[in-house]
Amino acid sequence: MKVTETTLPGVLLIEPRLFGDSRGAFWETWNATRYAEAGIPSAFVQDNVSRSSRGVLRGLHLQHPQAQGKLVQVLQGEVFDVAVDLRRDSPCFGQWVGATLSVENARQLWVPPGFHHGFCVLSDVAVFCYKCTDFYAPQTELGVLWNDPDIGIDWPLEDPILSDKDVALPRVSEVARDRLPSIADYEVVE
Ligand SMILES: Cc1cn([C@H]2C[C@H](O)[C@@H](COP(=O)(O)OP(=O)(O)O[C@H]3O[C@@H](C)C(=O)[C@@H](O)[C@H]3O)O2)c(=O)[nH]c1=O
Repeated sequence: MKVTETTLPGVLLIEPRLFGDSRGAFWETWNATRYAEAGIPSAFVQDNVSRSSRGVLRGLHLQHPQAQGKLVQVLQGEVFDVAVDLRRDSPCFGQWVGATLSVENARQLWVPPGFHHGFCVLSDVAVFCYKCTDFYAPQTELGVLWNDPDIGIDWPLEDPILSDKDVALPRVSEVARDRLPSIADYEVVE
């Protein structure tokens, strides 16, 4: 597999090795040894799947405390997936990276704990799945508005379909700084 660092330190783009033949294709989506070599922890405790229609946008989400590292991928369709660094003391505060993930390109994004995450659907349907390093803890959910101009994500769609919860998310400037994670909160101690 090919692992590429993104412009946000810690966020990785993973391109599994695809084995195509006359039947279709095969690829490994998780291998404890290989992903550990790439710097991705193996302590996943929950797998999630969501199915969404074209134009749906889910995000930008974070749990804190109890942040989840997420290894995300698409099993049907295509999405534009985004990680945002809103750790309050990060030199990259406010920066984002995005990648197009599809079942055809089989790409995965590693979103480390402490980063906000979201995606929008570019195909008629997208089945999105992700491994998480911590459990769902709705009482710790935070989030910021998908189109906050202070982040300025270049989403490849306008007027997305949002949940009521996501419509009501605050802008970054409306979130008290001490509610955001710091780098140390989720630093990996070797
Ligand atoms: C995330 C989650 C939701 N749920 C339930 C709660 C709710 O009734 C229903 C839908 O939840 P949500 O609206 O929060 O789902 P969704 O908007 O898809 O939330 C997800 O968005 C992406 C961008 C992420 O990064 C994820 O971590 C998660 O926050 O599913 C669980 O049971 N377990 C879970 O882990």
